[in-house]
Amino acid sequence: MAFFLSYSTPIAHHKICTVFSSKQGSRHAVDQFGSVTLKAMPEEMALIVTNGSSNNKIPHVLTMAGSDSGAGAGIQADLKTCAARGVFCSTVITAVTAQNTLGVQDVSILPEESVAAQLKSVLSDMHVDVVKTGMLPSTAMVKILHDSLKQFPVQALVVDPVMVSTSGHVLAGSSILDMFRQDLLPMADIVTPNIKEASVLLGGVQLETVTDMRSAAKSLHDMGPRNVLVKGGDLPSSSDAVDIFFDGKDFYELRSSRIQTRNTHGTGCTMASCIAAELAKGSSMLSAVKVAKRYVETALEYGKGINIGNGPQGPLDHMFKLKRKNSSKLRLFEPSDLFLYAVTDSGMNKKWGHSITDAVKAAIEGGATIVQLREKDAETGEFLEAAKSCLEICRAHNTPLLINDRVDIALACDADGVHVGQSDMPVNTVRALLGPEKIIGVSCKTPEHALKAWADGADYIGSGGVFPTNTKANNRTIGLDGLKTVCLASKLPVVAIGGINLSNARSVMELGVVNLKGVAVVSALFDRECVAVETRKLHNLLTENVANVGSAVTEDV
Ligand SMILES: Nc1ncnc2c1ncn2[C@@H]1O[C@H](COP(=O)(O)OP(=O)(O)O)[C@@H](O)[C@H]1O
Ligand SMILES: Cc1ncc(COP(=O)(O)O)c(N)n1
Ligand SMILES: [Mg+2]
Repeated sequence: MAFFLSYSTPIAHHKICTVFSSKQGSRHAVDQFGSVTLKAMPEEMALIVTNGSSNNKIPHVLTMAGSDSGAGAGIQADLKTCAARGVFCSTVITAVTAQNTLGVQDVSILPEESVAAQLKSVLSDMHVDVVKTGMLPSTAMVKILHDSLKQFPVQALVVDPVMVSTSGHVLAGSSILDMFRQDLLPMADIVTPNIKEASVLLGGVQLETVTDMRSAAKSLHDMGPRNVLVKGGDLPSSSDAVDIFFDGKDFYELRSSRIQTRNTHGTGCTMASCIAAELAKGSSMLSAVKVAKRYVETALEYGKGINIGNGPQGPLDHMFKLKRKNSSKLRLFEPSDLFLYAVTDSGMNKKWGHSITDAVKAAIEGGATIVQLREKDAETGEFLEAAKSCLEICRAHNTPLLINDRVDIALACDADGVHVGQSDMPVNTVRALLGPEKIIGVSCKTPEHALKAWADGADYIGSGGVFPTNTKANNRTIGLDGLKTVCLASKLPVVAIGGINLSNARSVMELGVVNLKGVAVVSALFDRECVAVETRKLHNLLTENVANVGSAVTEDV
């Protein structure tokens, strides 16, 4: 699989304003010295370069779609999604639909000249990064889009081939099918059909299983788009929400638990505009799709309680971040949390006569930025009580508290997340149990572990043992080289672990790899008489070496 990224490229130092691709797959960049061709540059890197150097320019998505009066799908969903993702969104309206939670009552298609004029106004003036299409109700509109993009090329085109609303109303007639196949799909960087749309585009093949979805993704890819996402929200046989992503080489099965809600109107539009928004910010295609899936899942989760209309289908909650602000409890993950990661040990606390709460309090006082309770021998009841007390301390200091291994304890006390090892509960199961917003970390020794952790929905990885340690029996030491290899392969932020102390922490941070965000420590903090003093010393040492701590491109939902 060829999706490892390297961020060190000489051209990254240029002030590159635009990176776009030609049909032949070569990439062009326009920087302050003029235009250069980046033939050897992989897609992911080109997109990251755009992100890393776009100065004060706000990422910009243009959506060309239909208006939904019920505001769950179409233009309204796109505007809300982009706003929620921090991306500017301009709009080209192709049709005005009268819709509510009962279905579609009316469709007025806008005159072609109006659509052409809207496209020209925005594309000629406003520096669009990514175009996303939804409802394209006439062949003329596909042609207008085709011609406009020739005149004003953009970085990527996301095509959501909207044909039938979830309520069953036809939003693009069969006359448009050939135009979709011949003109629209070959232009697309990604096409995102749902099951019904994939079936129609392929001439009516039955899609009933995940295996069918894979074959459909492959056949659609043969029609010319660079990437295909077949969405399985409506897959009848699956209790999970499964999507298939195909990039022409590898298949990825993106799975999440199915949220039980009536409010699913607009999931497809939301997914496509979130992909477009992430691409505009500089994400690679696969990362954009993964972030979008988690965003839709979270918007569905928050939207469960929305009670609008009398029909079978209501809208999701696109702006859930506004609610989060009012929720004092939820502590979302930030990669910088990994800077000084304190992992408790009951044996050490006993040895020094520290209660677990005193030890946690002292570590936070000394500058620990995240705490993990690792109580391998504790009784469940005792562990839960300790976790509740530690959580109070951590919440008071806005420091996340994770539980090692015990998903049940984390659920019972509403901790901020869980850290699991390779032989603990699988990450995708933990994610299904904890929901989209809790923090999940995984111990990884190899690049394969790291990529799996990312694919399964973890937020960070812990990698080690970097140095020999007594804290964990039979733990293979991977050394600084092993750590570096994992960091370079990881798409998630990394915390180094294993035998790290005041005398060797500098050598870890000096690796200078972007994904390495900090060190996790047990003995050097807790096998000491004064935990606060030792933590402070290590914190100071890390702060002095902070220039070496990378700022990785990570997923944020
Ligand atoms: N009930 C659900 N729970 C979780 N994810 C869902 C649910 N329904 C749809 N999704 C997800 O929403 C996205 C949009 O898919 P889908 O609903 O199939 O598209 P469309 O809205 O175009 O019909 C996909 O990632 C799908 O897996
Ligand atoms: C204007 C417009 N565009 C797209 C959809 C698809 O909606 P869904 O995501 O529910 O399939 C819709 N119902 N209305
Ligand atoms: Mg749907």
